[in-house]
Amino acid sequence: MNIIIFIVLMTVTCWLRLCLYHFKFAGSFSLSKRNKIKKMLISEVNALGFEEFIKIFGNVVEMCPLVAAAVWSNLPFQDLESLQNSIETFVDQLPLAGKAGILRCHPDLAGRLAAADQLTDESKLEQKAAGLDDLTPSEKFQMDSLNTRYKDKFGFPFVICARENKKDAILKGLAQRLNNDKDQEIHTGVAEVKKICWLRLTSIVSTKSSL
Ligand SMILES: NC(=O)N[C@H]1NC(=O)NC1=O
Repeated sequence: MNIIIFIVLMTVTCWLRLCLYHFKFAGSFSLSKRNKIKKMLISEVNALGFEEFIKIFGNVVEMCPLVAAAVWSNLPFQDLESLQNSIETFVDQLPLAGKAGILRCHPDLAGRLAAADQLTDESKLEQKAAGLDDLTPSEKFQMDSLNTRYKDKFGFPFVICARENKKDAILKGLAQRLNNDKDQEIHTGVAEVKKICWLRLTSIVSTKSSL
């Protein structure tokens, strides 16, 4: 009897130890993996050649590498804010048709590209962060019909910074912004593009570094 109790106790202890080992090291492994993606310093950004710069920053404005190509000529930057300002100045100087073009380069939220797993890595992460990969059938229907009405009215897709919103806020914003006029929507959409851009930049470059 004692032996049975001993065996049961040993089994439970071993099992508990295995669990603890797993949680301790699995946790630190994923953390160290995350830490390995070290953010760049602004001095490293400033040392980039044109092609490398485009490879790294070509999608900070979704599918618009031209924006990165334009601001590369403003190197060196004092800090990350200066790089963002340079991008914003370039975008602000575009005519309305250019701004609408930038909006047009954005994928629909929870749209066809998402369903076909053809989003850019950045957009995929952002849409997932907002819970857009997990819509109920009724939310999906609402999103599809509002997106279609929006595009029919304005001629470009609805753009919002998904990382700053959850799916309910996005659906609400989409319904509200349908009431705006086209110029207002270009203005609001571009303001959202700048927020998306800033978050993408901060995931690449350390905000603490300055020259
Ligand atoms: N349509 C739209 O807003 N798309 C974008 N928003 C965002 O945060 N990432 C995107 O790709």
